[in-house]
Amino acid sequence: MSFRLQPPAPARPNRCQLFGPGSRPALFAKMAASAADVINIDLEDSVAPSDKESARANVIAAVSDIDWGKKTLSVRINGLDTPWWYRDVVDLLEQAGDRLDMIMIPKVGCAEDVYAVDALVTAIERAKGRKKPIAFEVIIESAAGIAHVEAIAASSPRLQAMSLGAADFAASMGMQTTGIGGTQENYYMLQNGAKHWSDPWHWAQAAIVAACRTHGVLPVDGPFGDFSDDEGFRAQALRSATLGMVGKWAIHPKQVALANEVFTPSDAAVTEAREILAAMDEAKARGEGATVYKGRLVDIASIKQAEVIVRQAELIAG
Ligand SMILES: CC(=O)SCCNC(=O)CCNC(=O)[C@H](O)C(C)(C)COP(=O)(O)OP(=O)(O)OC[C@H]1O[C@@H](n2cnc3c(N)ncnc32)[C@H](O)[C@@H]1OP(=O)(O)O
Ligand SMILES: O=CC(=O)O
Ligand SMILES: [Mg+2]
Repeated sequence: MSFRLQPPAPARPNRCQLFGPGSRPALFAKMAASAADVINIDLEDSVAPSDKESARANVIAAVSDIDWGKKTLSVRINGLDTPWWYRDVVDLLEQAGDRLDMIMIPKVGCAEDVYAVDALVTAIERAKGRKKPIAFEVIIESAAGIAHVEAIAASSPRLQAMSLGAADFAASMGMQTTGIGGTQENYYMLQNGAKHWSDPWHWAQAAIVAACRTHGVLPVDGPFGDFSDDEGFRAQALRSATLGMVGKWAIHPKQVALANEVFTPSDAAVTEAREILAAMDEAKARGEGATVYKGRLVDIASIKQAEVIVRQAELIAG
């Protein structure tokens, strides 16, 4: 470990981020009543250009009018390459109530993109005397975003979470697919005539997790487009959780329970983690740094591994 200790990520549950278009206000109460930890109301790609202004007005009203409970409430603004983003920020910060927790910045390509939004948000917060600082989350969904991912993760103290956006990422990278996440038919290894499918999202996810963990940001897996494929969603989410991501988007309400299930450590995993901690306590009392648990080595690194699982379970239990 470097002498610079790894900063902790924000201590809040982020197992599922449920999305809904800002142009469909009838969905807002249903989103609020869902079991998602984070709500993302969208002003960006699920809203038609002709609806941008009315969607923004819907969202500003909904921030105060809907009871969002204990959920983290986030609004996805339009990208910095559009004419809409500055007005999204100004109107949200000037007109939406203090219940708004986060702004999601899409298609971030460099740290300066976040700097620009930070400068605008900071000025408005000061001018308006907003008491609660707005947090940021970003989407890595372009070649530039993944190339500059570490600088983006370090870009602002407001930054709490970073998601992989598989749809725009695939387009930007020129990937030959129209699928949003999941298994890609043509991405396989061949061994003795048998196909073994590989994971084309893996390297980008690993880069995001490393950048996030270096800078104390929550790494999140983005959308899985085929919401009729529960097993496909579960498989993708299990891979993400195994790599260190803390949650996944839901683009349909039926995906919320699946994400919560995968990103909540199972009772068996928590029991095993606690047993490893107990075994290491006993080893320490004997003056040993390593011992045997269920026939396998556990040592001081195992304490840190077990603590990841116990901490996550405790966070979710509240
Ligand atoms: C690549 C990206 O950028 S992903 C992020 C941006 N995309 C989005 O935000 C899209 C979010 N999802 C949606 O807009 C919708 O879920 C769609 C278009 C995919 C499907 O919408 P529908 O055809 O209405 O879905 P469906 O008929 O299956 O809905 C079933 C029920 O869930 C409700 N519902 C649908 N979507 C949502 C949602 N996002 N949140 C809460 N409830 C929802 C419906 O109102 C319906 O409720 P009811 O049973 O009370 O009538
Ligand atoms: O915004 C999300 C994506 O997948 O693109
Ligand atoms: Mg996108």
